[in-house]
Amino acid sequence: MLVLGYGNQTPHQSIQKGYIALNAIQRRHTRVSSGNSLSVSRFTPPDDFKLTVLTLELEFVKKGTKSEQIDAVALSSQLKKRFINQVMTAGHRVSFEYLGTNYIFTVNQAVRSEESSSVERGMISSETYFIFEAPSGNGIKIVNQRSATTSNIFKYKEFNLQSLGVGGLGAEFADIFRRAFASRVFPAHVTNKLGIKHVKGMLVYGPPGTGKTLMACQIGKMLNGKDPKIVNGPEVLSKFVGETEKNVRDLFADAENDQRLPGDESELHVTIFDEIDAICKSRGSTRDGTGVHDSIVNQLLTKDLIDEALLRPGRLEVQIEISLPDENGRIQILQIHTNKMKESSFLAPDVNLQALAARTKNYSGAELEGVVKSAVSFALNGQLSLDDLTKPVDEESIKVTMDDFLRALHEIVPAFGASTDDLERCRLHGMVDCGD
Ligand SMILES: Nc1ncnc2c1ncn2[C@@H]1O[C@H](COP(=O)(O)OP(=O)(O)OP(=O)(O)O)[C@@H](O)[C@H]1O
Repeated sequence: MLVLGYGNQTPHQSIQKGYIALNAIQRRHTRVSSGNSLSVSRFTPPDDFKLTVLTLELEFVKKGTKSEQIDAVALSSQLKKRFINQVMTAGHRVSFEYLGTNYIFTVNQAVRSEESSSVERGMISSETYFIFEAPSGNGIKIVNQRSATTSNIFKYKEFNLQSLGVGGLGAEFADIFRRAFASRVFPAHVTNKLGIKHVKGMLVYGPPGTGKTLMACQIGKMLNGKDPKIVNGPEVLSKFVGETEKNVRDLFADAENDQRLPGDESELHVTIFDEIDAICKSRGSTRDGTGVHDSIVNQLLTKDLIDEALLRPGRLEVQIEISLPDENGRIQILQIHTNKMKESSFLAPDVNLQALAARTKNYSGAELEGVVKSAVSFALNGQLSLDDLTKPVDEESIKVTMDDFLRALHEIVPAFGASTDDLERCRLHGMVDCGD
């Protein structure tokens, strides 16, 4: 039997020579019982045996109603001190004490480097990054996880899309984050060991007015680094031969200079191309000149319009589709665009955003914004007298009502598909049962 770095290596006075003491968790993990005979050999760690990332799931030893908040930074440093040079394997369970409470951690992931063997096993070193997980409902809340692992890619710890004015795109953002930014959360020495190359280009596509540009700009603003460059595709187009390519190359010149001088330490450069289909339909337009630290977020209706060569790894390798918002998304978008009038009491209490969301199937974010604007125009118009436009307006009495919104729904209709309203009209007498 091979015992991999279990427990404390100093012999305890009550353990006789030739005996090994294992606690209950260790016995369970090694599948031995008290009194079993074991043969033990010394384990010499091979080169490159240090763990890069160790993901641990935490639980209380005594399960109950207790709840604790655990600071990931503080726990990482304590576990590092306590278990430095210890070998951890996926599935390994270890008990430990932290601030007077007994916990067990289970190793969910033990990552060395990309080249290492498929066995998830390695030694904790001073450079190992700990990621803590706690299943919901087990009473353990992990805080400060980001500080324990990040290289401060985002300006703020919390990232709430809705408070940035983007509604209904939480799932898409989670996808974008996982595929383009998660690797950047770790410091360069960790990603180098994992053999990861950061994603440099991303294509965001989908129907018009769904918030592609809005989300790209908001993400760009939240990232630490240079201010994002926002470029409109047609703006860089030139009728002169070679001039469009030069315009695109010029956009990346700063990023390339940075990559040449500070290298991996250079700041993140973000370039957002709006309406990129204008310049990428033909081969070769942006083929070269993309610096390592560039992120390109582009958007267009369908990715079929784009030159296939640009969708290969290293170019616009991540492609995210943004579709029309679902009902929950529509509620969020309507909330965003009515927030100000609600705060200043211009929104009548009878306005039911949930009901409006249910009636606006197939509306894009931009169209929902249009509905709000149209409702406001009905409300304001009600206050004006066309006979005398100089008559003072009573600010207090301005109220945007549900009726204004319902009128707006007739004025703003979705470009794609039909709204629920139209469908309702088609089934005036309800569903007709036509049998199986
Ligand atoms: N998901 C959303 N949440 C909040 N507002 C939205 C959303 N989608 C669109 N809007 C509103 O519509 C405006 C236009 O949307 P935006 O330009 O981001 O859409 P797009 O998908 O980039 O469209 P296009 O493909 O036509 O360029 C935004 O500035 C915003 O006011």
